[in-house]
Amino acid sequence: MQGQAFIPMCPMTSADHLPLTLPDYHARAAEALQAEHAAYFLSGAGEGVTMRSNRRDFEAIGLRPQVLQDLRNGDTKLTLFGTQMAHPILVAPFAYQSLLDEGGETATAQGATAQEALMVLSAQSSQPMEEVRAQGGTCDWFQLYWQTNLDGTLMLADRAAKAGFQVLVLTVDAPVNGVRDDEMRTGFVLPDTVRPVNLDGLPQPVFDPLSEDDSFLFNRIAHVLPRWDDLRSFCEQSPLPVVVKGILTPEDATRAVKAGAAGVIVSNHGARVLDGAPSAISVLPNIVQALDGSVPVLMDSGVRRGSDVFKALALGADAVLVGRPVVCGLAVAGALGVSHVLRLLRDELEVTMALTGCRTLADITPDRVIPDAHRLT
Ligand SMILES: Cc1cc2nc3c(=O)[nH]c(=O)nc-3n(C[C@H](O)[C@H](O)[C@H](O)COP(=O)(O)O)c2cc1C
Ligand SMILES: CC(C)CC(=O)C(=O)O
Repeated sequence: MQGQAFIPMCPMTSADHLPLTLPDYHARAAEALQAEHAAYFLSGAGEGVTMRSNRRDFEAIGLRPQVLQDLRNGDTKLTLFGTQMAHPILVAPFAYQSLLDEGGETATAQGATAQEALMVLSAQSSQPMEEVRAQGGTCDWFQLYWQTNLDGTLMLADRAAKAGFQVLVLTVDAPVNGVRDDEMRTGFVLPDTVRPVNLDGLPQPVFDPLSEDDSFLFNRIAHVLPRWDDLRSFCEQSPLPVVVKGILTPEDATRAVKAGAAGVIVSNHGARVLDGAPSAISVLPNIVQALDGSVPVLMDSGVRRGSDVFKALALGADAVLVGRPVVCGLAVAGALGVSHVLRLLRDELEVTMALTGCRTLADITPDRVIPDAHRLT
C-alpha cells in the first residue's frame, strides 16, 4: 500500500467495540433490538418488494472511473436554502428514537452535529422539539404531517419556526399507514414511556359519523386528509419554506412546485408505505428532468453506501437523506454510533469521488454513472 493516498479514516473506527461497516451496524442492530422494535425500525411494508427494489436499483447502477484527474483542493460542500453544508448527507426524519437509545433524538442530533450533517427532526419525535433544538448544532429542519386541518398544521409549523427550525418538510406519502407484515407478526405497540410529545394539544382526527359507507377503510378519515389545495394554502401561510417529502412521479413533483413547494424529496418512505412502489433512485432522473432546476431535489430510500450518495447526485439529486443507517448507529452506540455511520458514508463518498476523478460535487455529472450496468459491456 506504499504511496497510496487514502482518505483519512476517522479515529472512531479504531474503537474495537464499534462495527466497522454499515452492513455490520445493521446486523448488530438487528441482533440487539427486541423483535417488535426491529420490525418497526428495520422492516418495510408488505413482503418487502419495494425494500428489495431500493437496494437492487442502486446496485444496478455502475460507476465510471476516471483516472489522472487533478484532485487538489477537493471538497463535498454545497449550499441548500441559503445554508452552507459540509456534505450532502442528511439525517432523515424518523419517529420515536427513544426506543433505540435513551438519549433519543438529542443523541442523534449530537451525532449528526459531530459530522456536520443536517438533521431533520420528525414531529413524531419522542422528545420535545425545543429540547432537541436547545442542544444547538445541525438539527435545523422540522418534518411534519398534515394535522387534521390547516390551523393545526400551522400551529405546529409556527411552533417549529419559534424553536428556530429553518425549513419545514411536509410528508405527503403516508395519508394512511402502510400494511406492515412484520409489525403485525411481532405485535409492535408503543410502550407508555414513549409517545409523540410534540402533538399534545393539536386537533385530533375525528371519525366522520356521517360517513355512509364504513366498510371502505378510509371513508371515515378521508375528510381530514390533505389535498392539493391544502398544500397550496399551507405553503402560502407557512412561516418557513416547505419541502414536500414523498414524491415518486414527475406529475406530482411539478404539481407540488406549482402549489408552492420550495423543494421536493423523492422518496418511498424507506419502503414503509406502499409495497410495490418504485424505488426512489429509479424515478429520480425523470423528476429532475421535469423540475429542470426550479427547486432543489433531494432523495432518500435505500442509501446504504457513500457510492449510493454519489449515484444519486450523478442522477440529479442535490442531496440525500439516510434513515435506517442512522437508526442502526443509534441503536448500537447512541450518539457515537450515529456519528460513526455518517463518517463512514462521508469517507465512502470521498473515496468514490477520488476514484471517479471528481474533485467537487459539481463534477459528479450523469456521465460518471452507467444507469444499467448489467446491459453494458
Ligand atoms: C422507523 C422509521 C420511522 C420513520 N418515521 C418517519 C416520520 O416520522 N416522518 C417521515 O417523514 N418519515 C419517516 N420515516 C421515513 C424516513 O424519513 C425516510 O424516508 C426513510 O427512512 C429513508 O429510507 P432508508 O431508511 O432506506 O434510508 C421513518 C423511517 C423509519 C425507518
Ligand atoms: C409515526 C409514524 C407515522 C412515523 C412514520 O412515518 C413511519 O413509521 O414510517
